[in-house]
Amino acid sequence: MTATSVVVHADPEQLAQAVAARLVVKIIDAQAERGTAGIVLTGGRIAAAVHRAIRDLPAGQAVDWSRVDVWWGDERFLPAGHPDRNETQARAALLDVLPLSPERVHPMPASDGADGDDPEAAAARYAAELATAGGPAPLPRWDVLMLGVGEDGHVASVFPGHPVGDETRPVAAVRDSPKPPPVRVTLTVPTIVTADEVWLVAAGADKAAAVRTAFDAAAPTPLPAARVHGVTATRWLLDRAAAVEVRPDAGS
Ligand SMILES: O=C(O)[C@H](O)[C@@H](O)[C@H](O)[C@H](O)COP(=O)(O)O
Repeated sequence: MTATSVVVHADPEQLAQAVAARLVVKIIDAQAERGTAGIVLTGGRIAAAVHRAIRDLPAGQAVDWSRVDVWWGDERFLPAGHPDRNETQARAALLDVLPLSPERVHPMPASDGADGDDPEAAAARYAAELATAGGPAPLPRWDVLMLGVGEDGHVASVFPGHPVGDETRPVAAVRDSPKPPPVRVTLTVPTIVTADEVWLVAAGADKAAAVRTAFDAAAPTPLPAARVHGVTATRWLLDRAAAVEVRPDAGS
């Protein structure tokens, strides 16, 4: 049974520091238990702040980074190395300075990759990579899957009211994304909810309404942010401005 918790930090910087510390401890615990850890990164401003904070965290030295599997929850479908790709940003802020095993880093395909400018083929390719890494399981084991939250309540590239929300395949192409760029590749809701823990990380007053609506059980159509959860834990990690409309008894 998944438990939902809400932790509120003073500001975006403290939030990023706390998420980084929490993630590093989670990786250390997973490696103590199984020897490896699997994490799923996301894109956006708060993710970038978290990546920088992990890079600068001394406790990161206690992680065996060569035994961490890194995946992405979504990607902006752009050429390899494009500065707006989530992969490019994560590599520049964090991954390039960690002693990771290159074969354990699993970026989503780029628009100039093996399938060319075909996001459906790219989504199918990433789904095949997930299945291969899962071995006997349909998907790899993820200890933590991190998500940002959009002002409209989107997570990864699952946007409210967009057909991607009904997608049952593990990975989907997204066209006409309301957030630029318009073409994206994303893990779908049924895939996201297989992670052991799902962390929704949001900062800023412009996220307050989406966060409030996600906790509103009476909302007519649940936002993507309200539809995702982890197998054992769902953690809302917020700054004060994003949490301003959350009731103190939110969570379970
Ligand atoms: O590719 C992306 O843009 C994301 O993965 C997206 O889901 C992001 O995480 C949210 O939009 C929050 O972004 P901010 O932290 O910048 O608000």
